[in-house]
Amino acid sequence: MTNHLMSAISIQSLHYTWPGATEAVLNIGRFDLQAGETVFLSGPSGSGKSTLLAAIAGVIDIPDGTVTVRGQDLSALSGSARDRFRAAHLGIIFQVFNLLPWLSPVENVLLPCRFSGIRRQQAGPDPAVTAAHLLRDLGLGDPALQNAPASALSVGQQQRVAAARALIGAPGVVLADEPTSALDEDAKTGFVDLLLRECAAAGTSLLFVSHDRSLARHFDRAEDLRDLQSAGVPC
Ligand SMILES: Nc1ncnc2c1ncn2[C@@H]1O[C@H](COP(=O)(O)OP(=O)(O)OP(=O)(O)O)[C@@H](O)[C@H]1O
Repeated sequence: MTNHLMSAISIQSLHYTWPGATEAVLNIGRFDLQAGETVFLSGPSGSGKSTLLAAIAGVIDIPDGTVTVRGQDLSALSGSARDRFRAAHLGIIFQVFNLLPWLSPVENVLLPCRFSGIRRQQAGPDPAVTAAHLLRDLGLGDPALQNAPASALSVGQQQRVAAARALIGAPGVVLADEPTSALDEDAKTGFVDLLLRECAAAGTSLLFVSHDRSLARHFDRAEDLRDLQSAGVPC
């Protein structure tokens, strides 16, 4: 698969209701993220942004609708095949960064290469060197920082490690869920610039969720989840 031959994410008629809930949280007629495209997605708290990312990542089952990532319908895969597909093709940056605190930044960045042969292969002849370069490009070039336990890093530094981990081995699609929420204004813009630069370098598509609409101008396209929701669609 190459990054340029297919859409990165394609969603059609996606309706999702959390178990036990009375109303659907997602009613999306159509959403596409093209290969290499960067999209900023906003929407009020509770509108379903994280749920949408969970549906795209195949973390929740979608009984109604189609979600494909790089041409693959995740619901057609068994649990273990879905895990392998996710590791190979998706980089995910969470609201809380989920670094393994006892591992160094370089070791954290290398985790996707441990879970996916494709990511390892795409990370170059020596993935540890690629990890160190990615960290340097994201402003963490100091070898002492790169090899300290991740728990010793500031929040902003951990965020950059999480970004490097999502990007290593050019996964095709990066999903980012409020990755700047703990940063101040300058650090936010700096982080977004670095992330976009690295995505462009790898040809990676980016779906970036944030409340902070001031960041929208950095992206190819901005969407509000409310506008993607089709009114009156039965759930
Ligand atoms: N694991 C879950 N089980 C049941 N309901 C959930 C679960 N996760 C989210 N929800 C519900 O789905 C709705 C959308 O939540 P979601 O986290 O997707 O919104 P969001 O737009 O990402 O919000 P925020 O901006 O506050 O992070 C909320 O009503 C929430 O209570």
